[in-house]
Amino acid sequence: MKIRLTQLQCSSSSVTVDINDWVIEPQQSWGVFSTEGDVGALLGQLLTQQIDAQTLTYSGDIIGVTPASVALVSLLEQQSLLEAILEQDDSESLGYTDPKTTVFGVVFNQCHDNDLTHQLLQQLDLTHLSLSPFAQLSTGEGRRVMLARAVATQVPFLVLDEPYAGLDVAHRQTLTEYLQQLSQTKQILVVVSREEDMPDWIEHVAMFSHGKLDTMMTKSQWDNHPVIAQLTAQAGQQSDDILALIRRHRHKPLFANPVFQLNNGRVAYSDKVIFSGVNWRIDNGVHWQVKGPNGCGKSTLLGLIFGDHPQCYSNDIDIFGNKRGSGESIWEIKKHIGMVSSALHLQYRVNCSALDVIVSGFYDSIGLYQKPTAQQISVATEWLAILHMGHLSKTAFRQLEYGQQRLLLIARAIVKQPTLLILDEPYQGLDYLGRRLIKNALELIAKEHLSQLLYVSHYQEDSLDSIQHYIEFVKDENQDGYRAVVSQG
Ligand SMILES: Nc1ncnc2c1ncn2[C@@H]1O[C@H](COP(=O)(O)OP(=O)(O)OP(=O)(O)O)[C@@H](O)[C@H]1O
Repeated sequence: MKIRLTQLQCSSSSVTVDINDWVIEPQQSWGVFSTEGDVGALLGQLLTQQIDAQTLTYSGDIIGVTPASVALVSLLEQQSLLEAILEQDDSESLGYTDPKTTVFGVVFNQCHDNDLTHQLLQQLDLTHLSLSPFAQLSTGEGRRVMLARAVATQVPFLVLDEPYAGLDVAHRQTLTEYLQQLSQTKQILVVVSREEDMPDWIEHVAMFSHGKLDTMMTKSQWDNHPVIAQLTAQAGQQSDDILALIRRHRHKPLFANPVFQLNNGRVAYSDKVIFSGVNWRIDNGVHWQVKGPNGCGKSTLLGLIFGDHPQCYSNDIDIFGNKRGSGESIWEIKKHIGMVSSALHLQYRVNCSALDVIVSGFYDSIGLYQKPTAQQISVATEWLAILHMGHLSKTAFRQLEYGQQRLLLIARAIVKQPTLLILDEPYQGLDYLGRRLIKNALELIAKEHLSQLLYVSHYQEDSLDSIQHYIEFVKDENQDGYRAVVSQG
């Protein structure tokens, strides 16, 4: 297919894309990198023509592409599919959500071809999850299903917005090889926010800056481009601003050791054990990184701390000096925890304003139901300014791009300066600058012990110098599921 985007100007309530003239020749695959601004989502909507005139305005020409010839993979698509499936499963059940839509069903629905579905599940390492409900998958598992689902449509053109987000190291490697193979028969547009995610087999790179298609170059020109160094310097300044803001509102709630302790932790569902025999003690001031492959139970473990996992009461847990299940109030515990995760992002479905999302962090609520103090509004406003989102203060959360929503949820978690800051793959959906900014800020928060970090990321480059304690899930050869190994760097 030859695709041409010309004189194109497109705006949602929070992002603009501006393309003078971009020609994608037949058989070409492109990489897209945006220094600042979430262009992937808008490009995806434009190329798939999912244009809602109420939320998107555009002028210019998109030539050579029809909705039937393109499939899109994005974090927003994944979120929307999950919401639709939860709703459908709910409406088909007797008053409680009964997850029925399986991984096989999600992929099969796109092609109605048994053999192709099995082949795709095998290629994306999903065969063992074939009968699992889609709604119960881990982040990385869900991501791979979205890819299988897009390929199942058998369209000639794929738009993959952050296809590597949430994948562990091994699956990132196999995905690169898989996409390279796929690019022999399909055209692919891969949008990445990490320079290391730009696949080697890509020949052309389009670089966007503040939504404008700035430079088109070959992959080898991209490899030597100075933009990454420039961005790194810029992000450093913003992170210092965050630190200054937090330092001003410093407080010090300290609990006796251990802050958290799990003895012989085990989580299992009727058909499988996720992990067992896990012993983990978190002492004051020690930052931890939780490691392990997709599906090993990292989010589950953090859910035991946060208190939103149903099996937190069947486990032997001490938190902030209380035995879990001894009549402690869940709100009393949540008061001392800030949380960012894909699950929370999914739950944050209320439509309050960007400012209110940050303020809601003071109340641990999803949405804002109390009248905030002038001081709280002022701190939240400062956060918006640092995140370059001051102009979006009144914009409804749901109208923002995924990455902007994620930045707000990060600010929401940090704003009250919790004792424990749980960051479960916090960078998903952030552009390059956003990720750098947050990573630097977290490093500073950890260094100054403004909060104690529990951190999950699949990328080596996300490692924080201040984190020297690790709990890593490894496959247990002698029994089902994973066990945990604790180590110090
Ligand atoms: N209700 C459930 N029934 C059965 N299995 C479940 C249920 N909920 C979650 N799981 C499974 O538990 C496993 C652990 O999920 P979890 O989200 O903790 O993994 P993770 O290590 O955080 O993975 P990722 O790196 O992909 O985010 C996954 O294989 C998931 O499919």
